[in-house]
Amino acid sequence: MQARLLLEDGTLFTGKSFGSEGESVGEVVFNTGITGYQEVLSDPSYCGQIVTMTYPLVGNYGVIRDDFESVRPFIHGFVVREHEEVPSNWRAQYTLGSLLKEYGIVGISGIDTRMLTRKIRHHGVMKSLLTTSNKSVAELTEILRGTSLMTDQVARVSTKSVFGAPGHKERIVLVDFGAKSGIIRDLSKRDCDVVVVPQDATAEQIRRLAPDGVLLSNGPGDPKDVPHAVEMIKGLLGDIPLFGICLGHQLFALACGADTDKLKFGHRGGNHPVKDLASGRCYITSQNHGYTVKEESVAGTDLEVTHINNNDRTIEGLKHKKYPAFSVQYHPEAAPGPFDSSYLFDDFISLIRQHKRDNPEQPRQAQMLAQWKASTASSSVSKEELQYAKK
Ligand SMILES: NC(=O)CC[C@H](N)C(=O)O
Repeated sequence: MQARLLLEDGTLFTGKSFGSEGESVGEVVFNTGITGYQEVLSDPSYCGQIVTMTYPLVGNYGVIRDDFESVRPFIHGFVVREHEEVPSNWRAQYTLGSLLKEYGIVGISGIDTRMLTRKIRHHGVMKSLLTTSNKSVAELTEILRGTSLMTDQVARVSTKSVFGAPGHKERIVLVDFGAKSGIIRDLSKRDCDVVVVPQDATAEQIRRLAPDGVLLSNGPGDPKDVPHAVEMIKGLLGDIPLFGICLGHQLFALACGADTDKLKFGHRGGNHPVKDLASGRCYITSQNHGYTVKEESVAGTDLEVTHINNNDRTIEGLKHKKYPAFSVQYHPEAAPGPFDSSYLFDDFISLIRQHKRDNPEQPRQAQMLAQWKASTASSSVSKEELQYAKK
């Protein structure tokens, strides 16, 4: 069956369908990873986007459920040069094509992905339409023009209810803006007591869970589409240690008074060089983002730039000068790798322990009761109860 990809600039690619039948509109972006297509497909940060892989052979090691980065893919379309229908891998459970069919994702193969990538690099990311229909180009153009890109992706991909991944050590509230499973894996590996909350959780609700630290996850779309999260971060900043990853980093920057902007074609791949300004060391990082924190907007805030991208010098890491809070634009959980930056989870735990040593008078129960008292207009928490909790 034929599939076609129509770009906003009028370019039409005709290839072969290898996924679901159907039609979808999304922002076309490219990822430069040689491997890792399963992690790309299942990364919720791609919600609303049609992704093309620059590496020409995709699907050759099949699909393995264990490698997913979320319970289901949220991607809006997949574009490859060559789709391998017969995977060679003892772990493979099914083919890439069957995965796309299962989740209603349109896939196109057999097009010149080098030309497509060059167009995106030249023009910037574009709205586009991927279809298996036989409609005329005029009709498709009409549909593409008449469809707006979505702005509510975070609400679509985030969990709707609170759930836990229990552990015995630090309690980390993970705010799920579209979190990759790798973040939970990395926290659980360190025996953290993880509580995952929906994207619209308020500072008040998060405090009630008595977190030792709050992790702001990655997620799709423009950080300015989630203003309530910026308010939530402002409400926690200062007394609960924070760690922001990707969208979480951008939201942290907005909460501290900096600004964000859209990059022309973003950073998506597994080999982005990031320089740690303190040590001068370069880390190879996994990335997937289209927005960035504006360098000039950091001046005048209490933020300090800790990392920059060695390709285009954009900001890759920030830390607060006064409060226990830091963030990175890249992915320390890094599924499918490289794992250079997983030490950042250890840094977060060290920051939490340091914060506890600096604030010994705040046992968790006392914090909770004080918070509860402050939040309830007709508080029933007596002085005696607070005293009791402090013991
Ligand atoms: N992976 C992410 O969290 C991406 C952040 C944001 N959606 C961006 O594109 O910049």
